[in-house]
Amino acid sequence: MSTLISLTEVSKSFDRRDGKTVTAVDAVSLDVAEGEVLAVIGYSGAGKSTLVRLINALEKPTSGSVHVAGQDLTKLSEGELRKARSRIGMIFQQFNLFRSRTVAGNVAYPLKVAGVAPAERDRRTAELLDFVGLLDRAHAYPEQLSGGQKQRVGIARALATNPPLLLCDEATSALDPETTSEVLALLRRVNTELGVTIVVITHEMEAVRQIADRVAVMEDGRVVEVGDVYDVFSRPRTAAAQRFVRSATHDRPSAETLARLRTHHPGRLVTVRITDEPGLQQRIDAAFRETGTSAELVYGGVSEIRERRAGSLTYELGGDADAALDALRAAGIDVDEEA
Ligand SMILES: Nc1ncnc2c1ncn2[C@@H]1O[C@H](COP(=O)(O)OP(=O)(O)OP(=O)(O)O)[C@@H](O)[C@H]1O
Repeated sequence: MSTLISLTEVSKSFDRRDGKTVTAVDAVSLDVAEGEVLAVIGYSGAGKSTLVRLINALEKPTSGSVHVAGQDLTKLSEGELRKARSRIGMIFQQFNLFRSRTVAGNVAYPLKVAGVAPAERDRRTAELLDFVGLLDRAHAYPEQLSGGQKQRVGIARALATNPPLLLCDEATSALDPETTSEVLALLRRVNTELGVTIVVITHEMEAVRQIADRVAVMEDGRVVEVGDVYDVFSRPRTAAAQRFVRSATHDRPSAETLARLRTHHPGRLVTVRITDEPGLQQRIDAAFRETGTSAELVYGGVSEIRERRAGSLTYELGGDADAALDALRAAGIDVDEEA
């Protein structure tokens, strides 16, 4: 697969009014392959929006280079940049629809700007509205639509000129969970049926779980972890990734959870990582049985990530806990003792 976006050692600093300099994006190198869905996750202020604005050339990097579809955006003239930007679709948390235009008018707008003739504009608008399931609302105004419908119009508008890339900045953050799932399912179709590469900026791990192939975790302007969604969810390496994973799947218990568990479970606690290796449960059970250990399940859970299982189970051990830990490790089980 070829690379659609390539960020090389990209930094972006802002001079604030108080004279201090903020490094919003700090030496980020990241590639996005054609046809993939990449989620960029991080807490508020991590630099996600700035990263997106660098990709669509709304910001110029302080240093480093940004290539999109083979073009070095830092080397383009203003005219060329405008053209490059028109090849990138964008949707937003607040939808940013034109309130005075109908649904069809919103979708047709970028076609009008691109000089598409009226008949072709109408045909394409109808095709897009059909794709997002809103053909029957073509003549409604944005204020007559629900949040999920507004975002579907936003998606149709963003795709009007057939861009190979769609950037989504917190596109589902203003929606309830059910509507979020519907919009994410639509974005998945945009990827699989239309072949559009998607970069999703979000602080919601659930969104990542539902849509992304790969995830990049940002903290203080840096990408601290990047990998396949399943790998990051089943084995987060950095503290930042662990905090996010915990919000969507079961990871090792947090310090607060442990303190609570301790009040009822004074024995030694161990956490076993659950992956989709076949026969995992049998090996865990055998290790406990062979060492005569009693193992009480006190915390944990298993989730489905991209049709594979991931999670963790915490047991309170009775009997020879050291022998049980040795037997688990000898059986190739990833296990940690909780302090
Ligand atoms: N134009 C600007 N001028 C000054 N500082 C800025 C500017 N844009 C962003 N920053 C600062 O850069 C840092 C990263 O901001 P950014 O908006 O990229 O983060 P974010 O992860 O998208 O957060 P949020 O989810 O809150 O938007 C923040 O400290 C922010 O205050």
